[in-house]
Amino acid sequence: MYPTSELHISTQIQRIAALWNTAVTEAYPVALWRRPNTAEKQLAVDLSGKIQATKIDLEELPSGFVISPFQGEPLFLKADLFYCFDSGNNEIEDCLKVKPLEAEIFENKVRTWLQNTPGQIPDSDKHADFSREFHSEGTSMYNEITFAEMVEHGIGAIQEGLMQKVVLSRTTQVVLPESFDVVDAFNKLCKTYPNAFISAVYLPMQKVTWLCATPETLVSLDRNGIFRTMSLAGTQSAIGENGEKLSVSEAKWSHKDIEEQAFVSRYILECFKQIRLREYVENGPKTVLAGNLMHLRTDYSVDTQKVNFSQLGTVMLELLHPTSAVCGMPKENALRFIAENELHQREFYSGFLGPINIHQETHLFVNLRTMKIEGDKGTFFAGCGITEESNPMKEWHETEIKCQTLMDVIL
Ligand SMILES: C=C(O[C@H]1C=CC=C(C(=O)O)[C@@H]1O)C(=O)O
Repeated sequence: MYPTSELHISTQIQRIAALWNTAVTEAYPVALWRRPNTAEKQLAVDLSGKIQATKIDLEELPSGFVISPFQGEPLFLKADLFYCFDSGNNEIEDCLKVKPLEAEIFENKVRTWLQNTPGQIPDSDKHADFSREFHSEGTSMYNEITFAEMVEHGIGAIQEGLMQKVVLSRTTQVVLPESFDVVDAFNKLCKTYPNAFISAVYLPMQKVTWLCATPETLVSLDRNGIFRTMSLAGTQSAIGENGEKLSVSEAKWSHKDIEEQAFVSRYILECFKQIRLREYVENGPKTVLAGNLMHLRTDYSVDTQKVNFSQLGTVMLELLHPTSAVCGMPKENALRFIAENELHQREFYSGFLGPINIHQETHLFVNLRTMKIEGDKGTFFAGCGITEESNPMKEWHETEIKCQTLMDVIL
């Protein structure tokens, strides 16, 4: 038996699970997310059953959620139904339902789902001891050797002058435990990583879910018209040799890390230059914590009202993606190198995703620390920035700890 307050939380969590699972069962696209350093969980359902390929025009699009592949057209999930939950997982009542009649029909299905589902236990108590077991079971088309060879090839291309930086990635696959549950995993990630963007998106056409806990904002535009982006790169573990949590002041950045992040900053400044934007605020680089890792980050902001540029978000999104935090410099050569050398398709990894025009705000993030769920298969994606000074085995290790950001919490 659980104390009353835990039962209450459990019931509220079940409400989110009921909404999510009803949408999935009915083959509706659904997105569930929680923004960095906020408590509110939000959920949107597209009742058309289809998720449209759309050019992103932030001025034109209705409320919804976008998920874009690394290469190719973004998909837009229209928020026909939209739900919000506060820090105690209580539903906030005044949320928009674009289609009230259909909402009622959907609610009936949610009630049926709840009636047919046996009571759940609070999420934190579930599958407590899976983590170690599943690390060793990861399978991949890459191993240390093949990944290190790809990195060496990248370093060679940099030395020949083809590029200055390229971001190379890999996948690793696990068989998920039978008890694996997306909403439960989402809730655990929310608890563990308060300063990350956590999301789960179900795409019924492909029957896949993408789950992420990303530290990187691509474009955000708040209701006061403040545009924000960031340059994030350089990685080190936030766990010390004896397993202790390190503080940001203990970070020691190498010349390679500093240069790697500077490439991303330079790329963002080039984008501002292309549109002749000079009135931006730059803050950093500083060390930031991202779960089990630390990165170097520089923040950029622009007051779009002051510079009289209301389309800045749309224009910058077009220019920024893919930044050199996930692609490289120069962009075209890095893109070609990635296409010719990576053994997997990146799909939505290193693309972008997030809410658009919800409560008059847009918050798009780079899809990192991410996992694709397809049936009982979970595929983790992770990459690392390669420069002339890269050490192939260190880069392999970096992708390992990036995959653990999700694995350690949800498996
Ligand atoms: C490409 C990834 O991370 C990027 C963001 C932060 C640090 C990075 C790095 O140190 O290589 C990457 O540029 C990833 O997590 O898969």
